[in-house]
Amino acid sequence: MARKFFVGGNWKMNGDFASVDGIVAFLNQSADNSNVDVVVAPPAPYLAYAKANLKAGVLVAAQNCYKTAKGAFTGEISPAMIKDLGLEWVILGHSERRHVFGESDALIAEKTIHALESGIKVIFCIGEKLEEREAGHTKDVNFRQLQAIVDKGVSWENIVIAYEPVWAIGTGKTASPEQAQEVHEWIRAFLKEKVSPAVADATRIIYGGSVTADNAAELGKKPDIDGFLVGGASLKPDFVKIIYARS
Ligand SMILES: O=C(COP(=O)(O)O)NO
Repeated sequence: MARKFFVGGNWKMNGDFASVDGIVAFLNQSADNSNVDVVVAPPAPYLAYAKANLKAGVLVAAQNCYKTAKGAFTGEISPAMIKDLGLEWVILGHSERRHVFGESDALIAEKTIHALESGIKVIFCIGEKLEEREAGHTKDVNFRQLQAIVDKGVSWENIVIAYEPVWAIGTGKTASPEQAQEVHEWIRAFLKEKVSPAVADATRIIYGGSVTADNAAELGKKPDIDGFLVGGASLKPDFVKIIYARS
């Protein structure tokens, strides 16, 4: 089946009202493209402002959330709050949440279940570290991270999987189209075996890790690369070229 292209912009912990205005301006000036789902993820303080100022064709996601609706969890935000803002997406399991903030596969799975049950769609991030790849564990690591939500029996129609090799994030060392396609193929085969052929065929698997306007087109030509999750390059006007990479 044809999977609709998906381009996410993960702003990470960057920005202020002036820079948000600049990003909103180049996104609002870009031509609408009904062939691509575009979802940008500002830092939490700017979620409402970004949503209020972006055109309808650009959706807004939170970069993280906790696993319950409310309670004594200082510093956290909940899927209920994301929904209260009128948003419908959240990024979960980003490698920075895993390796900087120590989030476990189990916690990320609990967060994913709770977000989906709260009516929030999930960009579910996986990816191996350089030493894991060099040790030949790329498949094991990504499958282990995915298994955590397979075990929870999640409904897949509101999940986009983002394969983001940690060694490519923020390094300028983008995975080659062949390297990325190989892992995306493994992920789709994993879904076919562990879930169903229909879910494997329908689930979008997007690539993240030093995607730029210069490499997006070649990556986007690969059959199992259904889009991108873009960090640094999503803060600049060239992000629009990445949105149009497959057009
Ligand atoms: O973390 C990333 C990728 O970041 P970069 O594009 O800056 O490598 N996306 O969530």
